[in-house]
Amino acid sequence: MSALSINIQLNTGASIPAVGFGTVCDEANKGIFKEALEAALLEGGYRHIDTAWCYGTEALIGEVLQKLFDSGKLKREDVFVTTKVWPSLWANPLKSLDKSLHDLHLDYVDLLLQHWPLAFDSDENGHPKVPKDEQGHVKFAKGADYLDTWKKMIEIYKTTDKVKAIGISNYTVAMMKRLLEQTDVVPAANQVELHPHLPQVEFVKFCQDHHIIVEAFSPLGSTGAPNLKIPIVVDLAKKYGVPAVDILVNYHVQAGRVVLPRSQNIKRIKKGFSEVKLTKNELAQLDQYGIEHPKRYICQDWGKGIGFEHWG
Ligand SMILES: NC(=O)C1=CN([C@@H]2O[C@H](COP(=O)(O)OP(=O)(O)OC[C@H]3O[C@@H](n4cnc5c(N)ncnc54)[C@H](O)[C@@H]3O)[C@@H](O)[C@H]2O)C=CC1
Ligand SMILES: O=C1O[C@H](CO)[C@@H](O)[C@@H]1O
Repeated sequence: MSALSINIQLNTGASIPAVGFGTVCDEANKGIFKEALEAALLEGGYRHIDTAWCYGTEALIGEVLQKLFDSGKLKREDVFVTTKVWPSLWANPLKSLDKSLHDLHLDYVDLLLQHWPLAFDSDENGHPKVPKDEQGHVKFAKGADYLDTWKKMIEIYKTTDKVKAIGISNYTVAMMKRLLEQTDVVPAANQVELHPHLPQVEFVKFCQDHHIIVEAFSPLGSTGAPNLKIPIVVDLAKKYGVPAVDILVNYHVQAGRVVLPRSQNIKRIKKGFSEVKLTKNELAQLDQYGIEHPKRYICQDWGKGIGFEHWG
């Protein structure tokens, strides 16, 4: 069986495919992005796209979706689409969402995430994406609270048909506690960096206890896929006779989490990922590896010194 056909239930009752297509794309690969996405949807078996206003790929995704909808090869309800509100548009998530919907050629998304629990001091159109002062330090919006964005997202969720679910990304446990105390919608998901170098065991347990689905970004360790070389991953791949990437994917889906690998390599995309029934003991060994060898790959400078106690 393919890991791409596994689904998980969100706290809204909706179903989310456990493997999503990551859509960060280097400028150098933008030329093949549409072909890669089309292959993912038509031949790779992907039914979930993870994107964001800030990735600069939404217009390309929109072109592919429109083409596949028009040709009858794909129906809107067959694909789960997530987008995100970047901190430069923290004050106006509706504007961010409307721009994303326009570019994606959609009238709703399945999941809207607050990309970071941060507010940047940018203009009303969200530019620059990461404002900096003369010393190169990120400029934060004075007096802003990241929960202001979440509250506005709740309003969108309750009063429009533009989002089926709302969630968060890069929130710590402390930030989630604050959100749960002060607002009345439990996020459907929290998307964070998670892999056998960064298992975040207590974070995962908190989300599970509160019915918040954990979505794992950078599962391969981001650019260059360094996690494919983790010794226990290599050993398990040999044991099950599968590529190491299948172990990194199944580390999440077998534990009830969503995983978001990125590739623009059409051969790899078409291959998909096999389902590997890792045992509880093997999942625990993969966690233990990260407890002993912690490593975070996405260390943006805006996280330092502002409460990201989970950052290495
Ligand atoms: N919410 C957030 O703040 C973030 C969300 N994300 C989401 O997660 C997705 C995935 O994370 P990424 O950091 O993009 O990286 P990733 O961990 O998926 O790794 C991508 C790298 O692995 C390589 N790769 C893919 N399959 C391979 C294979 N079978 N063999 C060898 N190399 C392979 C790719 O060429 C690329 O260099 C993003 O595209 C995005 O959708 C990523 C970062 C932050
Ligand atoms: O989602 C995201 O992707 C970029 C690059 O990895 C990162 O800044 C952001 O959180």
